[in-house]
Amino acid sequence: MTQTEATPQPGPWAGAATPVALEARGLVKAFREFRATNDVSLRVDEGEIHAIIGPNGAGKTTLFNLLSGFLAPTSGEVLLFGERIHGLPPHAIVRRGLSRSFQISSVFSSLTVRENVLVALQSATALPRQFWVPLSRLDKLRPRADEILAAVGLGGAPDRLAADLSHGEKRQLEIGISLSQDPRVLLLDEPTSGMGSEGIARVIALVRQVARGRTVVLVEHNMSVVAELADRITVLQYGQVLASGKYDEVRRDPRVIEAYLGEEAHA
Ligand SMILES: Nc1ncnc2c1ncn2[C@@H]1O[C@H](COP(=O)(O)OP(=O)(O)OP(=O)(O)O)[C@@H](O)[C@H]1O
Repeated sequence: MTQTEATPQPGPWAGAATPVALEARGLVKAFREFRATNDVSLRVDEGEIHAIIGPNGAGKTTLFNLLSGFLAPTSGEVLLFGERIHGLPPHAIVRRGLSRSFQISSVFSSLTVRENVLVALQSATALPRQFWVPLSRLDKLRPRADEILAAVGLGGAPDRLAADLSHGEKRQLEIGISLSQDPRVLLLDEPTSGMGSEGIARVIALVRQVARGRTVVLVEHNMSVVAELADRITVLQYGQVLASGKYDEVRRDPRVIEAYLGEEAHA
């Protein structure tokens, strides 16, 4: 059966008061004998900020790749607002409203800050064969690009070369690039990685701002960032969900304390 056939069965969370934005059901991703995710189920409600945490190698990146179409699951399902999206290519998933920023930079260094957003806006609206158009023809998208740059705190730097941005500014630009798709669901892969406390505070404020009116899922190692931002968290370990719920509930879960949070949870 193809994924377009038959309406997905209601999940165990059907009837919940808040609509479910993103749902994973029994996701398995096997690399030969090894299961990087092993029966992962996850529910992200519309409008929530949901953090995925777990030790190195727990399967967080693999899960993000499955949710965003960069990997096809060995088995299991991914639903975006109730529609199956697993098996679709990433660009088709973007068009359905889920966009992702990467841990590794997706910024074009040789373009200016504004040009980076213009290219992203163009690719969000054009047919694939129209992707490579002269930058001069993107002028009509400029007001929207400048709005996005203002939203991510780069309104004062549209003409700077992306190569000259600081690490933190590049992360801001990446979030801006993801916003150019105007996603209903935004996946952020370690948005604070490699940042000092000032950069982290800026990203926390930025994530809060971009989360208004949309759903955000982030992979994050920094537990104080998770505590500040996340409505709910899912803890992965060895490719499986160890716990899921509100931050305060999960941090008190003895299995989580033992597996991951350690002494921090006793603080
Ligand atoms: N393409 C692949 N082929 C084989 N094994 C893989 C592949 N991708 C990931 N793995 C393995 O799957 C497991 C989960 O990896 P993954 O990168 O998803 O973990 P993670 O939680 O994101 O880790 P980190 O916090 O270090 O980024 C790891 O043991 C990894 O080595």
